[in-house]
Amino acid sequence: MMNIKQLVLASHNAGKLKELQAMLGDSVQLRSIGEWSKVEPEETGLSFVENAILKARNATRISGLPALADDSGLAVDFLGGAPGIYSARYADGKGDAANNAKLLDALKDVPEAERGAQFVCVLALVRHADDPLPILCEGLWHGRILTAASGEHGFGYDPLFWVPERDVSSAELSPADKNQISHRARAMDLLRQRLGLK
Ligand SMILES: O=c1nc[nH]c2c1ncn2[C@H]1C[C@H](O)[C@@H](COP(=O)(O)OP(=O)(O)OP(=O)(O)O)O1
Ligand SMILES: [Mg+2]
Repeated sequence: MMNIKQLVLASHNAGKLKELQAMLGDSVQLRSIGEWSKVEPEETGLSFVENAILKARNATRISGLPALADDSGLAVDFLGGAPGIYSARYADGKGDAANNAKLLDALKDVPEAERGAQFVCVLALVRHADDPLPILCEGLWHGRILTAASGEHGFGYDPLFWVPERDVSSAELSPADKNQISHRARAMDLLRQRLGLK
């Protein structure tokens, strides 16, 4: 089993860093790739897995540390799984507020029963840039897209994602609560098992 004390997180998203560090606890220190470089690699893959591996390889190459990447997004049933791997770029890089506005518009007049969606998270861990056997863990979180934003916590699409098991939006969950049940929590649970951390 790998004994990992420090990992570089191949992400420029502060929300992910906070959530993943909280899930890992004190045993593993996560350092953002932003400490080494502000340049984000182009996410040219066609799947969450490909993009996660691509980001992890880039980060380990730059930092010399083993790297963890998170590629995640929102797959909306009515939109055939879009925005999916393009979730961060849905409104052409204009940010979370523009992404959320575009999604609400795309689902205008769509009835509640047809507003199902899943958050997807793929975590990839590579030990060095040419690692031939990345560790891959996936988590899904089923919910529904609300008709208006609600809640202040979290990031990204959280204000639009209704969580059936709690009857609130994911931005209305406390950070600790979200970290128990989210797509990212499920993927991290599997990763901790794989690393022998639990
Ligand atoms: O728990 C979440 N709650 C709300 N929204 C979320 C969540 N998890 C992913 N998302 C959204 C944000 C972004 O629109 C896309 C991820 O895109 P993704 O490329 O993986 O991340 P990113 O560009 O923000 O940072 P980076 O690539 O540097 O890790 O899905
Ligand atoms: Mg990204």
